[in-house]
Amino acid sequence: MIEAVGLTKRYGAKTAVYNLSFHVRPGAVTGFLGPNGAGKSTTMRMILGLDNPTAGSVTVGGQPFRQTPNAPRQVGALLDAKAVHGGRSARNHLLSLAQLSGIPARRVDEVLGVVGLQEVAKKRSKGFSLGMGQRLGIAAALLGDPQVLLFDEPVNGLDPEGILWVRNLMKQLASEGRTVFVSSHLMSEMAVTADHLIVIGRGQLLSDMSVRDFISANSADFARVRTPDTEPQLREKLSAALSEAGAHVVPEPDGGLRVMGLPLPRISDLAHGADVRLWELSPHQASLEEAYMRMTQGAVDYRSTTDQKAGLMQQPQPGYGPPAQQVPDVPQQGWYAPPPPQPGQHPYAAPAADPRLPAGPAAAVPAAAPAPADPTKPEDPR
Ligand SMILES: Nc1ncnc2c1ncn2[C@@H]1O[C@H](COP(=O)(O)OP(=O)(O)OP(=O)(O)O)[C@@H](O)[C@H]1O
Repeated sequence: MIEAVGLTKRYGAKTAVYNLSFHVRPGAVTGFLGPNGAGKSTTMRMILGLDNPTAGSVTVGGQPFRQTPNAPRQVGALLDAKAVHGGRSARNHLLSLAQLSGIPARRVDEVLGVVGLQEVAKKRSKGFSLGMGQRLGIAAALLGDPQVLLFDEPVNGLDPEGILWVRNLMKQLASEGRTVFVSSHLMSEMAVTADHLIVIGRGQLLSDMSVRDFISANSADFARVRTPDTEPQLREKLSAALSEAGAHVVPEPDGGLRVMGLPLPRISDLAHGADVRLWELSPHQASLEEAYMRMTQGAVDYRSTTDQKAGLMQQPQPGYGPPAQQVPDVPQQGWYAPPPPQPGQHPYAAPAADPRLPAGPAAAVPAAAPAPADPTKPEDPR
Protein backbone atom coordinates (compact mmCIF):
# COMPACT_ATOMS: atom_id res chain seq x y z
CA MET A 1 0.00 0.00 0.00
CA ILE A 2 1.22 3.47 -0.92
CA GLU A 3 -0.43 6.35 0.90
CA ALA A 4 0.06 10.01 0.01
CA VAL A 5 -1.43 12.72 2.18
CA GLY A 6 -1.39 16.37 1.11
CA LEU A 7 1.76 15.77 -0.90
CA THR A 8 3.19 19.02 -2.25
CA LYS A 9 6.46 19.75 -4.04
CA ARG A 10 7.72 23.15 -5.05
CA TYR A 11 10.85 23.85 -7.04
CA GLY A 12 11.35 27.57 -6.43
CA ALA A 13 8.33 29.31 -7.90
CA LYS A 14 7.19 26.16 -9.70
CA THR A 15 4.65 23.98 -7.90
CA ALA A 16 5.16 20.54 -9.42
CA VAL A 17 2.76 18.68 -7.10
CA TYR A 18 0.03 20.25 -4.99
CA ASN A 19 -1.89 18.76 -2.08
CA LEU A 20 -2.03 15.27 -3.56
CA SER A 21 -3.74 12.57 -1.50
CA PHE A 22 -4.33 9.03 -2.70
CA HIS A 23 -3.94 5.35 -1.85
CA VAL A 24 -2.45 2.72 -4.12
CA ARG A 25 -3.82 -0.62 -3.00
CA PRO A 26 -2.28 -4.08 -3.22
CA GLY A 27 -3.67 -6.70 -5.55
CA ALA A 28 -4.40 -4.30 -8.41
CA VAL A 29 -2.59 -2.47 -11.17
CA THR A 30 -3.05 1.25 -10.56
CA GLY A 31 -2.36 3.47 -13.57
CA PHE A 32 -0.88 6.89 -12.89
CA LEU A 33 -1.88 9.25 -15.69
CA GLY A 34 -1.46 12.89 -16.51
CA PRO A 35 -0.22 15.15 -19.30
CA ASN A 36 3.48 15.98 -19.72
CA GLY A 37 4.71 17.93 -16.73
CA ALA A 38 1.71 16.95 -14.58
CA GLY A 39 3.96 15.82 -11.73
CA LYS A 40 3.95 12.02 -12.09
CA SER A 41 7.72 11.52 -11.94
CA THR A 42 8.04 14.03 -9.11
CA THR A 43 5.40 12.11 -7.16
CA MET A 44 7.18 8.82 -7.80
CA ARG A 45 10.48 10.32 -6.71
CA MET A 46 8.87 11.48 -3.46
CA ILE A 47 7.40 8.01 -2.88
CA LEU A 48 10.92 6.61 -3.25
CA GLY A 49 12.51 9.19 -0.96
CA LEU A 50 14.53 10.67 -3.84
CA ASP A 51 12.88 14.07 -3.39
CA ASN A 52 11.60 15.57 -0.15
CA PRO A 53 8.04 16.87 -0.14
CA THR A 54 7.67 20.58 0.56
CA ALA A 55 4.53 19.64 2.50
CA GLY A 56 2.53 16.52 3.19
CA SER A 57 3.84 12.99 3.39
CA VAL A 58 3.92 9.68 1.58
CA THR A 59 4.40 6.22 3.03
CA VAL A 60 4.99 2.78 1.59
CA GLY A 61 3.67 -0.04 3.72
CA GLY A 62 3.00 2.47 6.51
CA GLN A 63 6.48 4.01 6.62
CA PRO A 64 8.35 6.68 4.72
CA PHE A 65 10.54 4.92 2.15
CA ARG A 66 13.77 6.06 3.78
CA GLN A 67 12.75 4.49 7.08
CA THR A 68 11.74 1.19 5.48
CA PRO A 69 14.14 -1.52 6.63
CA ASN A 70 15.91 -3.17 3.68
CA ALA A 71 13.86 -1.01 1.31
CA PRO A 72 15.06 -2.64 -1.97
CA ARG A 73 13.50 -5.90 -0.84
CA GLN A 74 10.20 -4.16 -0.06
CA VAL A 75 9.95 -1.70 -2.94
CA GLY A 76 11.19 -2.02 -6.53
CA ALA A 77 11.13 0.78 -9.06
CA LEU A 78 11.84 1.60 -12.67
CA LEU A 79 12.16 5.36 -12.91
CA ASP A 80 14.72 5.99 -15.62
CA ALA A 81 15.88 3.01 -17.65
CA LYS A 82 18.85 5.02 -18.92
CA ALA A 83 20.22 5.49 -15.40
CA VAL A 84 22.58 2.55 -15.81
CA HIS A 85 26.37 2.40 -15.90
CA GLY A 86 26.74 1.74 -19.64
CA GLY A 87 30.16 0.19 -19.22
CA ARG A 88 28.84 -2.71 -17.20
CA SER A 89 27.21 -5.82 -18.51
CA ALA A 90 23.54 -6.33 -17.74
CA ARG A 91 24.47 -9.10 -15.33
CA ASN A 92 27.14 -7.09 -13.54
CA HIS A 93 24.80 -4.14 -13.23
CA LEU A 94 22.21 -6.33 -11.53
CA LEU A 95 24.88 -8.10 -9.47
CA SER A 96 26.13 -4.80 -8.06
CA LEU A 97 22.57 -3.83 -7.10
CA ALA A 98 21.99 -7.27 -5.57
CA GLN A 99 25.19 -7.10 -3.50
CA LEU A 100 24.20 -3.72 -2.07
CA SER A 101 20.95 -5.22 -0.77
CA GLY A 102 22.17 -8.67 0.26
CA ILE A 103 20.30 -10.37 -2.56
CA PRO A 104 21.87 -13.69 -3.69
CA ALA A 105 23.48 -13.86 -7.15
CA ARG A 106 21.11 -16.61 -8.30
CA ARG A 107 18.26 -14.09 -8.13
CA VAL A 108 20.12 -12.03 -10.75
CA ASP A 109 20.00 -14.94 -13.19
CA GLU A 110 16.36 -15.51 -12.32
CA VAL A 111 15.31 -11.96 -13.15
CA LEU A 112 17.44 -11.93 -16.31
CA GLY A 113 15.36 -14.91 -17.39
CA VAL A 114 12.09 -13.24 -16.39
CA VAL A 115 12.82 -10.19 -18.57
CA GLY A 116 14.28 -12.25 -21.42
CA LEU A 117 17.81 -10.83 -21.34
CA GLN A 118 19.69 -14.06 -20.55
CA GLU A 119 21.28 -14.18 -24.03
CA VAL A 120 22.75 -10.69 -23.71
CA ALA A 121 23.49 -10.81 -19.98
CA LYS A 122 27.22 -10.43 -20.55
CA LYS A 123 26.94 -7.58 -23.04
CA ARG A 124 27.61 -4.01 -21.95
CA SER A 125 24.34 -2.20 -21.51
CA LYS A 126 25.42 0.86 -23.49
CA GLY A 127 24.87 -1.17 -26.64
CA PHE A 128 21.30 -2.00 -25.61
CA SER A 129 18.31 -0.79 -27.56
CA LEU A 130 15.66 1.31 -25.81
CA GLY A 131 13.53 -1.79 -25.29
CA MET A 132 16.42 -3.85 -23.90
CA GLY A 133 17.21 -1.00 -21.52
CA GLN A 134 13.60 -1.02 -20.32
CA ARG A 135 13.81 -4.77 -19.72
CA LEU A 136 17.01 -4.28 -17.72
CA GLY A 137 15.30 -1.57 -15.65
CA ILE A 138 12.36 -3.88 -15.00
CA ALA A 139 14.78 -6.64 -13.97
CA ALA A 140 16.35 -4.26 -11.44
CA ALA A 141 12.90 -3.42 -10.05
CA LEU A 142 12.08 -7.12 -9.62
CA LEU A 143 15.43 -8.02 -8.07
CA GLY A 144 14.38 -7.88 -4.42
CA ASP A 145 11.08 -9.68 -5.13
CA PRO A 146 9.32 -6.66 -3.60
CA GLN A 147 5.68 -6.33 -2.58
CA VAL A 148 5.44 -2.78 -3.93
CA LEU A 149 6.47 -1.91 -7.49
CA LEU A 150 6.62 1.45 -9.23
CA PHE A 151 7.11 1.72 -12.98
CA ASP A 152 7.49 5.07 -14.72
CA GLU A 153 6.63 4.57 -18.41
CA PRO A 154 7.69 0.90 -18.51
CA VAL A 155 6.58 0.29 -22.10
CA ASN A 156 8.64 3.16 -23.55
CA GLY A 157 10.49 1.85 -26.59
CA LEU A 158 9.14 -1.68 -26.35
CA ASP A 159 7.93 -3.48 -29.46
CA PRO A 160 4.39 -4.93 -29.52
CA GLU A 161 5.60 -8.25 -28.13
CA GLY A 162 7.42 -6.40 -25.33
CA ILE A 163 4.34 -4.30 -24.57
CA LEU A 164 2.23 -7.43 -24.27
CA TRP A 165 4.85 -8.96 -22.01
CA VAL A 166 4.85 -5.90 -19.70
CA ARG A 167 1.04 -5.96 -19.63
CA ASN A 168 0.99 -9.58 -18.53
CA LEU A 169 3.82 -9.04 -16.05
CA MET A 170 1.99 -6.14 -14.36
CA LYS A 171 -1.21 -8.18 -14.11
CA GLN A 172 0.65 -11.17 -12.78
CA LEU A 173 2.43 -9.10 -10.12
CA ALA A 174 -0.90 -7.65 -9.02
CA SER A 175 -2.56 -11.06 -9.00
CA GLU A 176 0.14 -12.16 -6.55
CA GLY A 177 -1.16 -9.49 -4.17
CA ARG A 178 1.52 -6.90 -4.88
CA THR A 179 0.99 -3.17 -5.15
CA VAL A 180 1.68 -2.12 -8.75
CA PHE A 181 1.78 1.60 -9.57
CA VAL A 182 2.51 2.38 -13.21
CA SER A 183 2.62 5.61 -15.16
CA SER A 184 2.02 5.65 -18.89
CA HIS A 185 0.89 7.88 -21.72
CA LEU A 186 -0.33 4.88 -23.72
CA MET A 187 -4.04 4.95 -23.04
CA SER A 188 -4.88 1.88 -25.09
CA GLU A 189 -2.40 -0.06 -22.96
CA MET A 190 -3.65 1.37 -19.68
CA ALA A 191 -7.20 0.47 -20.65
CA VAL A 192 -6.27 -3.20 -20.79
CA THR A 193 -3.67 -3.27 -18.02
CA ALA A 194 -4.92 -1.09 -15.16
CA ASP A 195 -7.77 -1.83 -12.76
CA HIS A 196 -7.70 1.57 -11.12
CA LEU A 197 -6.57 5.03 -12.23
CA ILE A 198 -5.10 8.01 -10.47
CA VAL A 199 -5.10 10.99 -12.82
CA ILE A 200 -3.31 14.24 -12.10
CA GLY A 201 -3.06 17.53 -14.00
CA ARG A 202 -0.74 20.39 -13.12
CA GLY A 203 0.21 18.58 -9.94
CA GLN A 204 -3.34 18.18 -8.65
CA LEU A 205 -5.57 15.16 -8.29
CA LEU A 206 -8.17 15.05 -11.07
CA SER A 207 -9.53 11.58 -10.57
CA ASP A 208 -9.10 8.47 -8.40
CA MET A 209 -11.42 5.67 -9.52
CA SER A 210 -11.66 2.39 -11.41
CA VAL A 211 -11.02 2.41 -15.17
CA ARG A 212 -14.66 1.58 -15.81
CA ASP A 213 -15.96 4.42 -13.61
CA PHE A 214 -13.45 6.82 -15.13
CA ILE A 215 -14.71 6.14 -18.63
CA SER A 216 -18.36 6.49 -17.69
CA ALA A 217 -17.73 9.65 -15.66
CA ASN A 218 -15.79 11.32 -18.47
CA SER A 219 -17.61 10.34 -21.59
CA ALA A 220 -20.94 11.12 -23.07
CA ASP A 221 -22.30 7.84 -24.33
CA PHE A 222 -24.28 8.00 -27.54
CA ALA A 223 -26.28 5.87 -29.89
CA ARG A 224 -25.38 5.35 -33.52
CA VAL A 225 -28.26 5.09 -35.93
CA ARG A 226 -28.17 4.30 -39.62
CA THR A 227 -31.08 4.39 -42.04
CA PRO A 228 -30.98 2.74 -45.49
CA ASP A 229 -28.22 4.41 -47.59
CA THR A 230 -30.44 4.31 -50.66
CA GLU A 231 -33.13 6.53 -49.10
CA PRO A 232 -31.49 9.72 -47.74
CA GLN A 233 -34.91 11.27 -47.06
CA LEU A 234 -35.41 8.68 -44.29
CA ARG A 235 -32.33 9.97 -42.53
CA GLU A 236 -33.68 13.53 -42.63
CA LYS A 237 -37.06 12.36 -41.41
CA LEU A 238 -35.56 10.46 -38.49
CA SER A 239 -33.18 13.27 -37.62
CA ALA A 240 -36.12 15.69 -37.41
CA ALA A 241 -38.18 13.29 -35.26
CA LEU A 242 -35.28 12.71 -32.86
CA SER A 243 -34.46 16.42 -32.58
CA GLU A 244 -38.10 17.19 -31.90
CA ALA A 245 -38.02 14.64 -29.08
CA GLY A 246 -35.07 16.50 -27.50
CA ALA A 247 -32.08 14.55 -28.83
CA HIS A 248 -28.87 16.14 -30.02
CA VAL A 249 -28.28 14.66 -33.46
CA VAL A 250 -24.95 14.90 -35.28
CA PRO A 251 -24.54 13.49 -38.81
CA GLU A 252 -21.56 11.17 -39.21
CA PRO A 253 -19.40 11.07 -42.36
CA ASP A 254 -20.55 7.56 -43.33
CA GLY A 255 -24.19 8.59 -43.44
CA GLY A 256 -25.03 7.47 -39.91
CA LEU A 257 -26.33 9.65 -37.11
CA ARG A 258 -24.82 10.12 -33.65
CA VAL A 259 -27.66 10.60 -31.20
CA MET A 260 -27.19 11.97 -27.69
CA GLY A 261 -29.82 12.55 -25.08
CA LEU A 262 -32.19 9.64 -25.76
CA PRO A 263 -32.05 6.01 -24.69
CA LEU A 264 -31.99 3.31 -27.37
CA PRO A 265 -35.60 2.05 -26.88
CA ARG A 266 -36.92 5.59 -27.30
CA ILE A 267 -34.92 6.06 -30.51
CA SER A 268 -36.34 2.80 -31.80
CA ASP A 269 -39.91 3.86 -30.94
CA LEU A 270 -39.46 7.24 -32.59
CA ALA A 271 -38.09 5.62 -35.74
CA HIS A 272 -41.05 3.26 -35.79
CA GLY A 273 -43.47 6.16 -35.23
CA ALA A 274 -41.87 8.09 -38.14
CA ASP A 275 -42.07 4.97 -40.33
CA VAL A 276 -38.29 4.90 -40.79
CA ARG A 277 -36.49 1.57 -41.19
CA LEU A 278 -33.17 1.22 -39.37
CA TRP A 279 -30.05 -0.52 -40.59
CA GLU A 280 -28.23 0.12 -37.34
CA LEU A 281 -29.03 1.14 -33.78
CA SER A 282 -26.10 0.61 -31.44
CA PRO A 283 -24.86 1.92 -28.09
CA HIS A 284 -21.39 3.48 -27.95
CA GLN A 285 -19.10 4.24 -25.08
CA ALA A 286 -15.96 6.33 -25.30
CA SER A 287 -12.54 4.71 -25.12
CA LEU A 288 -10.24 5.41 -22.19
CA GLU A 289 -8.27 7.67 -24.52
CA GLU A 290 -11.32 9.78 -25.36
CA ALA A 291 -12.35 9.97 -21.70
CA TYR A 292 -8.80 10.90 -20.68
CA MET A 293 -8.50 13.58 -23.38
CA ARG A 294 -11.79 15.04 -22.28
CA MET A 295 -10.77 15.17 -18.64
CA THR A 296 -7.27 16.51 -19.11
CA GLN A 297 -7.54 18.90 -22.04
CA GLY A 298 -7.71 21.86 -19.66
CA ALA A 299 -4.53 20.70 -17.93
CA VAL A 300 -2.28 20.29 -20.96
CA ASP A 301 0.75 22.59 -20.81
CA TYR A 302 2.44 21.69 -24.08
CA ARG A 303 0.44 21.71 -27.31
CA SER A 304 1.72 22.10 -30.85
CA THR A 305 0.64 25.25 -32.70
CA THR A 306 0.62 23.23 -35.95
CA ASP A 307 -1.78 20.73 -34.39
CA GLN A 308 -4.11 23.58 -33.48
CA LYS A 309 -3.81 25.19 -36.92
CA ALA A 310 -4.34 21.92 -38.73
CA GLY A 311 -7.34 21.16 -36.57
CA LEU A 312 -5.71 18.04 -35.18
CA MET A 313 -6.99 19.03 -31.76
CA GLN A 314 -10.58 18.44 -32.77
CA GLN A 315 -13.24 20.67 -31.42
CA PRO A 316 -15.16 18.26 -29.26
CA GLN A 317 -18.54 17.06 -30.38
CA PRO A 318 -21.36 18.12 -28.10
CA GLY A 319 -21.00 15.96 -25.06
CA TYR A 320 -17.25 15.53 -25.62
CA GLY A 321 -15.91 18.89 -24.47
CA PRO A 322 -14.36 19.53 -21.09
CA PRO A 323 -16.83 19.99 -18.28
CA ALA A 324 -17.93 23.57 -17.76
CA GLN A 325 -16.20 24.35 -14.44
CA GLN A 326 -13.89 27.36 -14.27
CA VAL A 327 -10.21 27.21 -13.40
CA PRO A 328 -9.98 28.46 -9.82
CA ASP A 329 -7.38 31.05 -8.82
CA VAL A 330 -6.49 28.99 -5.77
CA PRO A 331 -5.49 25.37 -6.37
CA GLN A 332 -8.22 23.02 -5.38
CA GLN A 333 -8.50 19.27 -5.62
CA GLY A 334 -10.40 17.59 -8.42
CA TRP A 335 -11.70 20.87 -9.81
CA TYR A 336 -12.79 19.67 -13.18
CA ALA A 337 -13.64 16.08 -12.62
CA PRO A 338 -17.32 15.89 -13.58
CA PRO A 339 -19.56 14.02 -11.18
CA PRO A 340 -20.34 10.43 -12.09
CA PRO A 341 -23.82 9.82 -13.53
CA GLN A 342 -26.45 9.91 -10.79
CA PRO A 343 -28.58 6.86 -10.13
CA GLY A 344 -31.53 6.98 -12.46
CA GLN A 345 -29.83 9.34 -14.89
CA HIS A 346 -29.97 7.75 -18.31
CA PRO A 347 -26.60 7.02 -19.84
CA TYR A 348 -27.13 8.86 -23.13
CA ALA A 349 -27.57 12.29 -21.60
CA ALA A 350 -25.41 14.92 -23.30
CA PRO A 351 -23.66 17.24 -20.82
CA ALA A 352 -24.16 21.00 -21.04
CA ALA A 353 -21.94 23.54 -22.75
CA ASP A 354 -18.29 22.78 -23.30
CA PRO A 355 -16.10 25.88 -23.32
CA ARG A 356 -12.40 25.11 -23.48
CA LEU A 357 -10.57 25.70 -20.24
CA PRO A 358 -7.65 28.07 -20.51
CA ALA A 359 -4.21 26.51 -20.49
CA GLY A 360 -1.87 27.60 -17.74
CA PRO A 361 1.63 28.94 -18.14
CA ALA A 362 4.15 26.45 -19.41
CA ALA A 363 7.33 25.89 -17.47
CA ALA A 364 9.83 23.32 -18.45
CA VAL A 365 13.03 22.09 -16.95
CA PRO A 366 15.24 20.30 -19.43
CA ALA A 367 15.88 16.71 -18.45
CA ALA A 368 19.45 15.97 -17.49
CA ALA A 369 21.01 13.81 -20.18
CA PRO A 370 23.05 10.88 -18.89
CA ALA A 371 26.75 11.12 -19.76
CA PRO A 372 27.42 8.90 -22.78
CA ALA A 373 29.63 5.93 -22.02
CA ASP A 374 32.85 5.59 -23.98
CA PRO A 375 32.40 2.60 -26.30
CA THR A 376 36.16 2.27 -26.82
CA LYS A 377 36.77 1.33 -23.17
CA PRO A 378 36.46 -2.23 -21.91
CA GLU A 379 33.77 -3.17 -19.48
CA ASP A 380 34.16 -1.35 -16.20
CA PRO A 381 35.04 -3.98 -13.58
CA ARG A 382 33.17 -2.13 -10.79
N1 LIG B 1 14.26 19.37 -10.38
C1 LIG B 1 13.31 20.19 -10.85
N2 LIG B 1 13.47 21.52 -10.78
C2 LIG B 1 12.52 22.37 -11.24
N3 LIG B 1 11.35 21.96 -11.79
C3 LIG B 1 11.14 20.64 -11.90
C4 LIG B 1 12.10 19.69 -11.43
N4 LIG B 1 11.61 18.44 -11.65
C5 LIG B 1 10.40 18.62 -12.23
N5 LIG B 1 10.13 19.94 -12.38
C6 LIG B 1 8.91 20.51 -12.96
O1 LIG B 1 7.82 19.95 -12.27
C7 LIG B 1 6.75 19.69 -13.16
C8 LIG B 1 6.38 18.23 -13.06
O2 LIG B 1 7.40 17.45 -13.68
P1 LIG B 1 7.34 15.86 -13.75
O3 LIG B 1 8.59 15.41 -14.43
O4 LIG B 1 7.07 15.34 -12.40
O5 LIG B 1 6.09 15.64 -14.69
P2 LIG B 1 5.59 14.29 -15.40
O6 LIG B 1 4.13 14.20 -15.16
O7 LIG B 1 6.43 13.14 -14.96
O8 LIG B 1 5.86 14.63 -16.92
P3 LIG B 1 6.16 13.64 -18.17
O9 LIG B 1 4.87 12.95 -18.48
O10 LIG B 1 6.54 14.61 -19.24
O11 LIG B 1 7.27 12.73 -17.78
C9 LIG B 1 7.24 20.11 -14.53
O12 LIG B 1 6.77 21.41 -14.80
C10 LIG B 1 8.72 20.10 -14.41
O13 LIG B 1 9.29 21.02 -15.29
